[in-house]
Amino acid sequence: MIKLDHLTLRRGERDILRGVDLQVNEGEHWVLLGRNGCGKTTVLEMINGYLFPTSGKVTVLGNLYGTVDLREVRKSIGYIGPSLIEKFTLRDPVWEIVVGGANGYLRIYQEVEPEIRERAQQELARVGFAHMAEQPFGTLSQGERKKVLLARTMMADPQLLILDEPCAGLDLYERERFLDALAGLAKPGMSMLYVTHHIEEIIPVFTHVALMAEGRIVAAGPKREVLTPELLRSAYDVPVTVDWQNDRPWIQVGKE
Ligand SMILES: Nc1ncnc2c1ncn2[C@@H]1O[C@H](COP(=O)(O)OP(=O)(O)OP(=O)(O)O)[C@@H](O)[C@H]1O
Repeated sequence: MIKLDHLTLRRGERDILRGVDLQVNEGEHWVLLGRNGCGKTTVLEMINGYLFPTSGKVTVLGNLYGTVDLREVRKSIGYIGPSLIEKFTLRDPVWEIVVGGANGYLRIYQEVEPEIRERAQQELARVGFAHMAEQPFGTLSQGERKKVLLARTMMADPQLLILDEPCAGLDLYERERFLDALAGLAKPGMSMLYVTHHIEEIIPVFTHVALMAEGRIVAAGPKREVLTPELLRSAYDVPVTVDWQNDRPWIQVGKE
């Protein structure tokens, strides 16, 4: 699904990425963790093809970047990033926001085919929002808006779903509802790559974790092999214990 070969990125005097290697195979869902500024968003931008490495190779869904039309590759990538919500018109009804996901449009100006409208309704139902189709987007809570964006992203039937801190700013209830919705969208042939600062967001659907520090991936593999007190301490420089409950990790700080 994704293969990153020794990516580096140099900006001025600074090495932002210092040789990032990562391989995401079909059937795997990954979480990317690491301290502020370690390079997570930079890696996502390279996978989206918005940023090019100084050296190294990016291959996504079998396409080696630099040799392919990135607009075509992007049709198979769903992306939910921190500034996406701001791009929509708050008075537009929820169903229009979802319909736009079929072609990546931010607003709908023409007649919508009944099949597309029906599909949008189904995607809204999958996140539990069938009843909200007519409501203006701006009247929804932050968590509800994010679930609408999930439904929108699924309209394009992405093979790769990339989420950059989607639960930032959500309260406990909204976060759990969002994560439930996300778990319900996972399907064979689709992989997710999820960036977060909160280890408890690593719900059972996620299979693998990559830990970044200072522009490098310092550990990557099945989640239970990576989410160890030793590796987390080395990446975050904070002593922690990890408690697994129902296949979900919970962190306590300050205990060796
Ligand atoms: N155009 C640029 N010029 C110089 N430095 C940059 C540029 N873009 C990003 N950086 C730096 O690269 C580093 C990595 O940024 P990035 O946004 O990838 O980190 P991150 O791990 O996603 O951080 P956070 O968790 O805080 O979102 C940061 O220190 C940032 O200041």
